[in-house]
Amino acid sequence: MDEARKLKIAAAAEALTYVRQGMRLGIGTGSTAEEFVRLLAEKANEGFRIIGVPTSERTAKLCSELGVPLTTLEETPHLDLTVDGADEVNGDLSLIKGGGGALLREKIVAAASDSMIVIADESKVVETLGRFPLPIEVNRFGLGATMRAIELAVSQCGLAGGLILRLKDGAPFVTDGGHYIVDASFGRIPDPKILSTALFAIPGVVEHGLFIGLTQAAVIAGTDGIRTMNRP
Ligand SMILES: O=C(CO)[C@H](O)[C@H](O)COP(=O)(O)O
Repeated sequence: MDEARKLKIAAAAEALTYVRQGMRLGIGTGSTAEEFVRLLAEKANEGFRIIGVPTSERTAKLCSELGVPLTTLEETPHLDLTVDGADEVNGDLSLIKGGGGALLREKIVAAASDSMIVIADESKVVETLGRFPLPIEVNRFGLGATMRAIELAVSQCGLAGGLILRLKDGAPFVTDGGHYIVDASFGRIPDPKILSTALFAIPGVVEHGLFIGLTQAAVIAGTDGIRTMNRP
């Protein structure tokens, strides 16, 4: 097994120690979250009682295949804990998420949870968010106008950077919610809150990958071991 996967498993195993009998869980998306699903499935198959809301069709499929019991936010609108990966995490536990395209459901599920734990390897920890391109989920209608409005809004925030429509197999990538994703490369996002407010003011923007104030702890796996970052 390669080192990168070992770190993901180590972070996932640590996050599993936060899971209690009877918990209603939000279950994240991505390769790190999938390691959590595998470990969670082992526990569930041993009789440990949990129920989960998956944050993507991909995670739902894996959970079903492995035997993790699932529910929906219609049946279970209030969750105890969400465990999810991230593309970047900074010192106050603000995140960039959405590299896997699941940001909208991930944010809805995180917001429905009493707490959120991020699992990641050390490479995801940054001083300032923005090295990873920020995913912005947009309605398919009016794409050109929405991209123009995003350009204008980000320049008013003092940011510059290319916007790229995410593609898959040569066609626009479509999210589980039926939207497109625009990836915005800023390099640095010194004030994520200002950018978040500016993006939400654009009608065609459905959601963006800045997760601010949603995470209570980040379990970070490095070659020296595991450390847990708590929100200051
Ligand atoms: O936000 C996400 C999916 O939308 C993922 O959590 C993020 O992309 C991290 O993925 P990975 O664990 O594969 O690095």
